[in-house]
Amino acid sequence: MSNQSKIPVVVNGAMGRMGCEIVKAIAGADDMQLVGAVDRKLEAVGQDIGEIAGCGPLEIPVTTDLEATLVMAQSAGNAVMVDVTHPAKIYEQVRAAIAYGVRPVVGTTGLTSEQIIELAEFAEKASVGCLIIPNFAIGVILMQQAALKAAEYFDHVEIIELHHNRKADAPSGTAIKTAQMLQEVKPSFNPPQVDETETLQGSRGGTTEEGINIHSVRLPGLVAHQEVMFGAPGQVYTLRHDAMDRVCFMPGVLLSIRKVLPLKSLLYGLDKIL
Ligand SMILES: NC(=O)C1=CN([C@@H]2O[C@H](COP(=O)(O)OP(=O)(O)OC[C@H]3O[C@@H](n4cnc5c(N)ncnc54)[C@H](OP(=O)(O)O)[C@@H]3O)[C@@H](O)[C@H]2O)C=CC1
Ligand SMILES: O=C(O)C1=N[C@H](C(=O)O)C[C@H](O)C1
Repeated sequence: MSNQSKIPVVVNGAMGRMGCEIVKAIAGADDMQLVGAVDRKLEAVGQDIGEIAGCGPLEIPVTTDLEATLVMAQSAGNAVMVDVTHPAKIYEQVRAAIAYGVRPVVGTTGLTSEQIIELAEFAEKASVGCLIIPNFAIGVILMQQAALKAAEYFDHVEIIELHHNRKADAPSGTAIKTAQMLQEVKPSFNPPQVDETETLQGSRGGTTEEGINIHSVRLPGLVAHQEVMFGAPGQVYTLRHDAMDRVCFMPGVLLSIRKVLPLKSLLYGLDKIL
């Protein structure tokens, strides 16, 4: 495939754990061309992102200037920005990409429901496709589908998510999305059985609007894991997904880059494009 017909992709957060994996995945995809590598590390500016990611030189220097990179990508036409940065700046970064007509694929978690609604309105007005994907792993989508089925039969459910201790946000975007999906099957879960007292504040986890408790574990050694536990008299049904390596997210990242191109609005969740 000639370089001109490849999908131009910018990676924002290119030097991070996910960013490096994504740079390697794009370098190995015949129909994609990495055109920009943005990160906030000043000391890395000008260094070849391919060398940093460990896939050999790609002749794409790291920059901290997202806006200039978006302008350059816009001029390439049909461009995509994959964002894997930090919750603090994600809303502004996605808005900027949409404003420049560069389609965002957002792996970064931590956007609020209100921010997602606002971004959806902005993308719709601009007629620019945008994907917000809290989890790119197919196994997680299958776990969510199984949870939706179980929710038809169980009224009691709790979510336990376990991650490495460098994770900035809690609970995970995946846990929030799972709770939101469950609520579509049943408006409320976990009818109270007794008056509960927390002698240690937070022991019962955080409770979503749907009444689903989410417990967040952070430990070195973990990557990304989630359990959805359903309970009924005499039985517990547990669904579990373990991401052992970030390579598991890459097929979903590449699929999202391809699927965002023809879209004219925002979709939330990998299940929407499978
Ligand atoms: N959707 C999915 O399937 C997955 C999503 N994630 C999400 O992706 C995000 C990144 O995770 P991970 O790679 O582990 O995190 P890392 O901290 O390893 O990587 C983030 C990178 O982005 C840089 N960065 C932070 N803020 C900015 C900014 N405003 N502009 C440019 N670069 C920035 C960081 O620099 P510095 O180190 O200096 O802070 C770092 O290099 C998280 O929100 C995480 O939840 C993670 C895995 C899977
Ligand atoms: O920070 C991570 O690592 C991950 N974040 C995402 C989330 O918050 O759900 C996806 C995955 O769990 C890994």
